[in-house]
Amino acid sequence: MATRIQVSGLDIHYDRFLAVQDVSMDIEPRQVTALIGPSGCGKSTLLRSLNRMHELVPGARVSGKVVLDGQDLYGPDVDPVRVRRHVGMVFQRPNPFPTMSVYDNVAAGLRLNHRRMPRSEMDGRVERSLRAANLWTEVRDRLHRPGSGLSGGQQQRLCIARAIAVEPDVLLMDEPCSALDPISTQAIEDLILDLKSSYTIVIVTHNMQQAQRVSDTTGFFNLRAAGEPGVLVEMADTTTLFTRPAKQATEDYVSGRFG
Ligand SMILES: Nc1ncnc2c1ncn2[C@@H]1O[C@H](COP(=O)(O)OP(=O)(O)OP(=O)(O)O)[C@@H](O)[C@H]1O
Repeated sequence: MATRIQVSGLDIHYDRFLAVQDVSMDIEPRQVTALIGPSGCGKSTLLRSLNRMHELVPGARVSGKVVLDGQDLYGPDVDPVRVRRHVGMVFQRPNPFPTMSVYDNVAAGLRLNHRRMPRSEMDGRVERSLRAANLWTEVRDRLHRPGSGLSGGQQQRLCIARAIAVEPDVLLMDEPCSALDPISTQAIEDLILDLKSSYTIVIVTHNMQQAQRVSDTTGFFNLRAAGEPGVLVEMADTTTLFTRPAKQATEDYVSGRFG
């Protein structure tokens, strides 16, 4: 089930360094939301705060609120491991577990969450996830060979299959195509458009054409000034943000005048 995310007054620190300041934004279900902006403005940091992944960095901390369908992710009784089951993540470089087979890569999260799942059900879930990731026909005859033997684009779709196997509500993607060739990029973009009917998708991308191809809404982030924190400058539906932005800084960035 796709979920609405409401971010309010979010500050993110790495030790004393304030990386992201006072971000408030609503992320709608069954839509793709793109986060764009120059290097270092905090897009990945913000993305990782949406499933508490940034907590894996010592000294990283958040204040403010991230609410998923009414539940504050940073509430006192919230288990970050459970959060990460509901909010899956796909990274810049495809990172299948290198020694595991294609099948086991997809089954890994399921095994953690459902220790006693019967084999036939596991087979069904693995197949469904691979089909949903548009990978099944390419790997059905090599399910028990290492995932690391697939091409880069196939590995990235395998990582997406692994992320969706545990049936998350939200998929976070951090520059998922930046290590891929144009054909594999297109396959991932097509997949994102297929998946958005079932998930809330947030994608960080440096590629402004990609943001325009895949996203419904775009948020433009920028540094408040050199050496200062990243802030959300403007968020709007993607067509508006790219053609009639409200802020001059957005206009300058999307027209290629800086960044
Ligand atoms: N693990 C970390 N420890 C300390 N500072 C960090 C860490 N990760 C990121 N930062 C700092 O936080 C700021 C935001 O970084 P972040 O990677 O979120 O930006 P970004 O917009 O995603 O950049 P890029 O587009 O280059 O990936 C930067 O100043 C960066 O140096």
